[in-house]
Amino acid sequence: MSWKTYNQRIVRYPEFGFSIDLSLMDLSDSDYDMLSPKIDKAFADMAALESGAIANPDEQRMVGHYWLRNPSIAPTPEIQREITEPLESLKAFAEQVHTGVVVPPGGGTFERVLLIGIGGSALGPQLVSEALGQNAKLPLFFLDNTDPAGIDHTLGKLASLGLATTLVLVISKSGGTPETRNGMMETKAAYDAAGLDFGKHTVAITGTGSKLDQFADAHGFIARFPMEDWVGGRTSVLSTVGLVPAALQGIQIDELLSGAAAMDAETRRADVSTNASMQLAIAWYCVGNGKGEKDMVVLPYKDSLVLFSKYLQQLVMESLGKEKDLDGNTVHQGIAVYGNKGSTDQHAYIQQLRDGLNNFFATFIEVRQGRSGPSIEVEPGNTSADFLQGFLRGTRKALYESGRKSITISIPEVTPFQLGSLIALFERAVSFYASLVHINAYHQPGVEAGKKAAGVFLNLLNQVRGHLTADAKTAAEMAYETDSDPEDAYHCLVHLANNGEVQMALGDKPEDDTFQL
Ligand SMILES: O=P(O)(O)OC[C@H]1O[C@](O)(CO)[C@@H](O)[C@@H]1O
Repeated sequence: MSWKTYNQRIVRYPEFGFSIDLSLMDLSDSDYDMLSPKIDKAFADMAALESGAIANPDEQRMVGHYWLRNPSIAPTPEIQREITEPLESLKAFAEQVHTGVVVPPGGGTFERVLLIGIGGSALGPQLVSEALGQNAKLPLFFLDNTDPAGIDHTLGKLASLGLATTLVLVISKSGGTPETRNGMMETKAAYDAAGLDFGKHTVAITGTGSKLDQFADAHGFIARFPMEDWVGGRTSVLSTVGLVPAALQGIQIDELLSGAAAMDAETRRADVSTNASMQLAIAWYCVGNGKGEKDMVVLPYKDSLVLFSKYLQQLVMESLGKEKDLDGNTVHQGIAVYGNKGSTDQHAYIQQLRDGLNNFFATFIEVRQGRSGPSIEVEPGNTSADFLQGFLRGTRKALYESGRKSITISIPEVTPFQLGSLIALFERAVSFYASLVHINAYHQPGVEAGKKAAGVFLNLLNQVRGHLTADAKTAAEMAYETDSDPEDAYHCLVHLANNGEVQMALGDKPEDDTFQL
């Protein structure tokens, strides 16, 4: 660690109190020289993307999340309107809910919000809510899975608080994601059972004409907000997806947008030395040899940012985890992301980071202000904030002393503006890195494989159901009858047994187990 390197490798944006310290990444001038042609191309690619190029060639789509916070740079007046009009109407809608103009049909006012979505249609709102929703006008609840027990738990909580005064937001860009559809159908069933009109409690955020859009129309939803195809799920937090729930919570959404716009402005400049997002992308490239050889451990030292690592996990891994490069070569790119929060994680896995496998680099997020009010001394002379800072600085140093690299990002406090700026910082770093390693960051072909396989399982499950009899059968017999693989048939049978649809008798091995009605 050296004072000179620290001064060399820090990028600061004093106007909003941001800094990023890359001094512990051990980057050399020759790293920057070596990458210079790729860096120039990455700046050019970003400029093209922002001016409306088809930056997602597989899906033949523009990539427009940077326009959301600065509609004036959107490539056409029509796209500008696709940003500004929903923004105005979602603000008006939130205001109407807060002031009792939009109310539940049974009387009273909406007191809370249930958000149903998954992936980018939940993670951004969850991050924003955890970071900024402490004093929300309407608290937010989530269904982000098809786990029946989880659904029951959340709907049970809402039933005791009052389904009649709960506003439901169903969010799905495609409008066809099964987990979200299931959460919506389970929620609708709960409203039906309570004698409540589901549609009159519900808002959809989805692509125009999608299955969800049609369902919302048919069931008379209170409102529908569009999601455009030039916004990807994992970069949708500053679109209607993140802004509707944020506005309903009473979070200052203009500040979120301004923070992102401010970071965009700083990191739009094609000057490596002052571009924090490009510096991040270069650091990721160098530490992982351009192949993602090191995992990214994200450690915000602030409870309210605990979901930032989870949010970044989707942003980085769904964007960068790709089999092919843009020329069709097999590259198996990606950067693994995990983390939780400091100093809590020091008592969990930091032992391994310090002494075990050196297969990662850390990204510390420092929030300079501990709390806004006065602090007590928890021991003579020191406050809790002193300890938090001490643990951050100490861990960073201890890791570096054992050859572990790290980046430290500092913000003054967790405000809508600062959160917006952090989101933009990483979104742009992902775009730059994707260009450096020559991949499409904006599609997700791998996710489709799992979805298809799940569909195959569900088909077989229904076939197996149709072949259940009072006579005991083994998995091999069921496989023969359904023309399927015995292991696949076995897992269907075990699932049905565990959910009370068939009786299972255990044998010595799975092949000896029998199943009967
Ligand atoms: O908003 P949708 O279309 O329901 O998709 C949810 C998530 O599913 C994915 O398409 C694949 O996991 C993500 O990219 C997306 O954020």
